[in-house]
Amino acid sequence: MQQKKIAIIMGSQSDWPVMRHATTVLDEFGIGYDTAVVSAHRTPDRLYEFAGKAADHYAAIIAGAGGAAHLPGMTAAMTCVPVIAVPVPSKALNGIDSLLSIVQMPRGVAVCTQAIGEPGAYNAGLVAVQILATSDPQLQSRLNAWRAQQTSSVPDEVE
Ligand SMILES: Nc1c(C(=O)O)ncn1[C@@H]1O[C@H](COP(=O)(O)O)[C@@H](O)[C@H]1O
Repeated sequence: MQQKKIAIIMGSQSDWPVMRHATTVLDEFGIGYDTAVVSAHRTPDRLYEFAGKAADHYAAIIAGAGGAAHLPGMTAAMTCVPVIAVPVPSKALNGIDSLLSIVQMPRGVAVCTQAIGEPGAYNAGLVAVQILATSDPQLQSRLNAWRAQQTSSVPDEVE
């Protein structure tokens, strides 16, 4: 069976400079992904269509949005594919609004929320690889090697 891909969706094209960091680890591990602008607010029909078919194509959905960031939660409400959320920094409140509007989900609808901005987008890609690795022993051993390399690259002395 062909491995499912990862979806990277975002509320606006303006989120891409942050959200592109989600592709770093995916590219490193050769994981396929699709990107799309999908907004719960501006394109609700597009979200409805995307979420309805998501389980056929994707192992995880990385969803980034800023401000009143309802996209990740609404996506999670409409599909059982795991949603990894990235709070995109906003102009007015630096992404605190994005974070708070994503993270406080009601019990029963889960979103896996990452840190605000680039580090969160990067880690969202990493979580997606970890999800795929649970059912792919080869990917899991590559991931373990990657983590060992990261560990060994941390100096134990301050220069
Ligand atoms: N939070 C949402 C949603 C949503 O949650 O559906 N749709 C767009 N947006 C956000 O609005 C911000 C400003 O968008 P524009 O730059 O297009 O005005 C973006 O960060 C986007 O994620």
